[in-house]
Amino acid sequence: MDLRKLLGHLHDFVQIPEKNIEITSIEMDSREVKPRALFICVNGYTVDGHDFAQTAVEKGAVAILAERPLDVDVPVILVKSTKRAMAVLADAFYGHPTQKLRLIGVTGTNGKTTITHLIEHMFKAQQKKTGLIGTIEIRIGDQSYDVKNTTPESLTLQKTFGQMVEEDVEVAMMEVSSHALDMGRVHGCDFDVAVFTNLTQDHLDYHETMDDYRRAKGLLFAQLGNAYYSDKRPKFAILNADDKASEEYIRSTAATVITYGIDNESDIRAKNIKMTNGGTTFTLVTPMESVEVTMQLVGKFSVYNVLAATAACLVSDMPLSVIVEEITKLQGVSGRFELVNENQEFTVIVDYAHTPDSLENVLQTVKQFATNNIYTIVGCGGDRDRTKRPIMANIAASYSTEAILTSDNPRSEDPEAILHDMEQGIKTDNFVTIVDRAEAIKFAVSKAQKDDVIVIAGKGHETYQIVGNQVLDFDDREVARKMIRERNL
Ligand SMILES: CC(=O)N[C@H]1[C@@H](OP(=O)(O)OP(=O)(O)OC[C@H]2O[C@@H](n3ccc(=O)[nH]c3=O)[C@H](O)[C@@H]2O)O[C@H](CO)[C@@H](O)[C@@H]1O[C@H](C)C(=O)N[C@@H](C)C(=O)N[C@H](CCC(=O)O)C(=O)O
Ligand SMILES: Nc1ncnc2c1ncn2[C@@H]1O[C@H](COP(=O)(O)OP(=O)(O)OP(=O)(O)O)[C@@H](O)[C@H]1O
Ligand SMILES: N[C@H](CCC[C@H](N)C(=O)O)C(=O)O
Ligand SMILES: [Mg+2]
Repeated sequence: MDLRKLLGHLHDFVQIPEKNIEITSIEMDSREVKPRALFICVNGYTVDGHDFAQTAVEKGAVAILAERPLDVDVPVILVKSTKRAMAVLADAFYGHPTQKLRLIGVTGTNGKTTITHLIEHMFKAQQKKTGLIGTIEIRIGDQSYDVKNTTPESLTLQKTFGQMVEEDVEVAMMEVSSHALDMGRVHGCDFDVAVFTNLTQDHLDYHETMDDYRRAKGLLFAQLGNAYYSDKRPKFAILNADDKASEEYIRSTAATVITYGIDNESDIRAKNIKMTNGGTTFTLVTPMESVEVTMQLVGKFSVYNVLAATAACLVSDMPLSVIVEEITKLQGVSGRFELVNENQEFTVIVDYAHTPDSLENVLQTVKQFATNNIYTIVGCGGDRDRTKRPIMANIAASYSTEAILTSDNPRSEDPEAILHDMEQGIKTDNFVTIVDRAEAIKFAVSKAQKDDVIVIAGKGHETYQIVGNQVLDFDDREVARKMIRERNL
């Protein structure tokens, strides 16, 4: 591609090179640079990409996009923000892929992975080719790819959308993290539908205040229907009427607003929610009609997730009757309220609750059906929001017979210090601290009696434990199975 033509997409006061420079790829990592690449220098959190410009040139980069002048033998194009420019250039380089498929973005503190998977299920059931980007994986049709971030940076993102378009994906759903919105990773994405789940405490290490965090999530709705995107397809903002932040997002979006909720008036609403042995039933009230719904998923939070997914499908022209039929078939998502079954007499639930609100939701749900003791194994991530530690520990102890505090990806922090932070939140003595997560699981399994429930929270689908710089194999489900089998011997 002609670099001069590509730079034209920046609509910026950019110095365009005098002669054509043919580029065949764009890279932000010098280690990935191939001949004829455009190398983009990004000043990161650990290193500054500008320091790798010379290496990139040695590996064949024919031009550099940077924020400051550099002494290299290829043209250096200067922009104010390379991250912002990268999003625009990536979108153009891969042929504006998000304008060629239906794109549904989901943001909010909890429920993003679950909702994107529920929507994927609905469209797949209609024989539509789908694409999915999120915490667990990237999936194109049935092919899955590993991910490093919930929302990848713009280059990977647009490349992935490009591949989706090539593979005839019709509908793509993606999780949009607040980090991604704040860092402009999704700046080049033309969303058709944006869904808001909820806003509760998390990531205060990054966003510093809840106001900042709320504003970052709001960028998705402000971006929706923005004139930057050329197509005239109708845009929809799907907002949770029971979450106060929605009031702000309603004001900031140019899209059509559809609300969903349980407690407050909303377009799509669930009434008469009842937990049953096999799941949940409720009346789904829509502006068109009301229908009785039966599903296998449990908990009020699951009803919210199903309402959000239903709204996203309805505005994508899926008939309500089809949606309701599929809700009945919905299975849980990997590591979300996932049961570990080795024919033991007690229940073991592995769940990805790693925020105060999600932990409380899960334990409230467990409390509704538990007839005996509840043991909750929980930890808090290192190098992450410290203020949630005592709160989560307190929630675990409040809802459980005994809370077992343990490690969850301590990363660069001292695991004992994280656990000490957690302990400060508990005013009772119904807890133990066991640093080693496998030992913590073993402890709960050895204690559990008939009809007890063990909740193993925080890691869900994760198959690792990050200690220092090491990524060690660890899967709560595998470990729980092993401990149950050993106990049975
Ligand atoms: C704080 C943060 O978001 N960091 C992201 C950032 O890493 P970084 O700023 O440390 O990058 P860096 O290592 O300093 O490198 C700077 C630049 O130099 C380049 N470089 C580096 C080395 C080299 O030899 N050559 C070279 O060119 C790099 O490619 C990069 O362009 O850019 C990386 C590449 O895109 C991301 O993977 C990384 O996410 C890290 C892993 C992370 O943990 N991010 C979290 C906070 C995050 O984004 N989380 C949200 C989800 C949260 C949730 O849903 O709960 C997410 O969307 O994943
Ligand atoms: N609507 C919801 N409200 C509150 N808690 C929820 C909701 N949906 C799921 N949860 C809880 O949050 C946990 C994480 O759910 P999920 O993975 O869908 O969220 P996420 O937003 O994708 O999280 P992440 O930010 O880590 O990607 C679940 O295991 C469950 O405990
Ligand atoms: N996306 C979240 C996941 C947290 C999962 C938990 N297991 C932890 O490591 O804290 C984060 O990176 O903050
Ligand atoms: Mg997720």
